[in-house]
Amino acid sequence: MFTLQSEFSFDAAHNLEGHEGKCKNLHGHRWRVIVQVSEEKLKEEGSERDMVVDFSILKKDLKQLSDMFDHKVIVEGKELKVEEEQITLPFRPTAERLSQFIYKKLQEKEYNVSQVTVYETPNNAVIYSE
Ligand SMILES: Nc1nc2c(c(=O)[nH]1)N=C([C@H](O)[C@H](O)COP(=O)(O)OP(=O)(O)OP(=O)(O)O)CN2
Ligand SMILES: [Zn+2]
Repeated sequence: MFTLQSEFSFDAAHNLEGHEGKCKNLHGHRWRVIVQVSEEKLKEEGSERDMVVDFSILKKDLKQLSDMFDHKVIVEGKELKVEEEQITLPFRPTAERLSQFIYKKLQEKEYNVSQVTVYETPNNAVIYSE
């Protein structure tokens, strides 16, 4: 099995509605995302011969995901009454849900994703796999 790993980071704000601690307040993080893609066999021909996937192709797809979030306010299902750009998601924006969301987005692009790790703070991360 070959497992390829790539990572990206973005800056975004969020809050956790209903959280009993300080995370109910709007606050920001530099989110760090580590993606792993696995294949039993390498590509046999063409530009990607002997690769799982060309890092440069994966990097472009990860940049698209990063741009969805970068410098946005991540919001659970509502419109904010402020001018900041927001990304509205149908779930509470926890590290758990964001790792799952990124996993599914990469699956939609036909990557054989093995796991996605999301660091919400330098010391705290969630690993999502299926
Ligand atoms: N399982 C989860 N727990 C928490 C999440 C989460 O996504 N999944 N998120 C939060 C908050 O959003 C918060 O930003 C993180 O809180 P905390 O660990 O307290 O982070 P700090 O950097 O503020 O920690 P310090 O110890 O004060 O440096 C909470 N929990
Ligand atoms: Zn947070």
